[in-house]
Formats: sequence, structure tokens, C-alpha cells
Amino acid sequence: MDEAALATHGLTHYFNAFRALDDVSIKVRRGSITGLIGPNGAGKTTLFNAITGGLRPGRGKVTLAGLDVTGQTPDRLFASGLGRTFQIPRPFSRMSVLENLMLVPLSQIGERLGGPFLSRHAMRVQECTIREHALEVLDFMTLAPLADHPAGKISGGQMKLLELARVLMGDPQVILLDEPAAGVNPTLTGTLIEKIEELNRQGKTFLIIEHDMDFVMRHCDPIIALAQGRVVFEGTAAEAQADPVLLDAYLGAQADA
Ligand SMILES: Nc1ncnc2c1ncn2[C@@H]1O[C@H](COP(=O)(O)OP(=O)(O)OP(=O)(O)O)[C@@H](O)[C@H]1O
Repeated sequence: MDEAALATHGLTHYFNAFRALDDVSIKVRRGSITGLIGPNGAGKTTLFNAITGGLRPGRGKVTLAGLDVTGQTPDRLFASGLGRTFQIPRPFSRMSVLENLMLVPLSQIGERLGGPFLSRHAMRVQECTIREHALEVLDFMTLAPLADHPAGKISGGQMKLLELARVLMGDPQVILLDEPAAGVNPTLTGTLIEKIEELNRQGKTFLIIEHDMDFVMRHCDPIIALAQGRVVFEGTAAEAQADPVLLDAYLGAQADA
């Protein structure tokens, strides 16, 4: 059986004449917490967009558990078990934290539960089920006390937890996180890491873009580095710290910043 929960095969993408992705082939091992690093502009978010359907790659293929999913819409991919969060959280700010979670399955899981032909009674039962599930997810993410708060009024760190909670509503097997620790205080980062590791123990696979090297070195294995749209390194944290190409391409660039 293919070990890769997710893989890209020769992904190449141009923005006009600029090559943002250059023949990117990566394998995200089932059950891993894989880190994706690289200097600003390396192509990390473009790679996430090409994987999760926000961008149709010019060339190459994306496979999810061995199945070709290249160019599928984000909604379809989410329904197939691939979830992602964004660098800048995008909650519906006037809705409550709980409502933000309940919206996810109405457009996703709800369709699987019976589509538009449900009776009123069945719809009420479905809404209760979704509400219970949302409350469980909020509890797991330590957000239950904020359930009735407007999502726009919670802290940046809590929004990152909410993003992951929204993704968990779909129970995806593979989760992509775009800079989960950016702008998050150390306490909430600790909570986030604890939850990622717990979900990983339950079998979920993660691919995480992160600039916080401490986070990456401690919690990600393997680590993949991109520079100028190309994969320049893949290995363990210890190998990353000793790799001259990586030091030059990334850690050096960071030191210059
Ligand atoms: N829609 C677009 N149109 C044109 N150029 C783009 C577009 N999106 C990204 N780029 C360019 O592609 C390159 C890769 O950008 P990308 O956002 O993927 O990098 P990144 O590694 O995620 O950077 P960061 O760490 O700063 O988020 C950058 O030079 C960026 O300016």
C-alpha cells in the first residue's frame, strides 16, 4: 500500500513568467507531522493552494491516498478528507464561535447526510447532531467557554484554534496548517501543539508550514524545505540543522533578515 497520505508529482506553476513552483515532488507519510519550511516567497503557500484546490497547477499531479485529485475544488477535497487552515484566519466575524463551526457541515457533511430532500424533522435532527458535534470539537480545542462569543472578537491565537476546530468538523485524515504559530502567544501555541500531537496520535496526518524553527525542529518529522519554488532538502530535524544547503537557503536568509 502507498505509504503517502498525500503526494505531489512534478508540480510546476508560473505566475506570468515567474516560476513559483518548479517540479515539486513531495510525499507526506501517513501518520507524520511533516514540516514545510523556506524563506519568504519560496512557494510554500502556492504549493498549499495547488494541493488544496485554490489554484490549478500548470503542470504535475496531486494524489490523496494514491488517488489523483489534481484540480478538484476545495469543497470536494474537504469532503474527501483533506482539510486546511489559512495563514490569516477568516472566520465569519459577526457569527458566534459555535455558529462558525456549525456552518461547516451544513455545506459539507449535510449534503452527505441526505442533501436537499430531508424532511423538516430530519433537518432538525441533523442540526442537533451537528450542534452536538460542534460542541464536542469546541470542547476538545478548549474553546467551549467562547462558544457564544462573536468570532471577530476573540484573540488572534484563539482564531487559529477556531480555524483548526472548523477543519475538524469534517474529520479529515490529512490536515494542512499554514503558519499555525504565527502571532500566537506561547500559552495558546502550547495548546495548539498539544492538540496537533493528540490528533496525530489518533492517526491524522499533518503538513505544516511554519517559520518558527523551534516549533518545526521539535515537532515536525520529516522536514521539507523549499527555496525558489524547488525542494532543496528533506530529512530529520538533526539533518536539517547540519545541512549546508538548508543553512544557506533558509537559516542564512533568516539570519540576514
Ligand atoms: N497570485 C499571484 N500572482 C503573482 N505572483 C504570485 C501570486 N501568488 C504568489 N506569487 C508569488 O509567488 C512567489 C511564492 O509565493 P508564496 O506566497 O507561495 O511564498 P511563501 O513561501 O508562502 O512565502 P511566505 O513565507 O512569505 O508566506 C512569491 O514571489 C509571490 O510573490
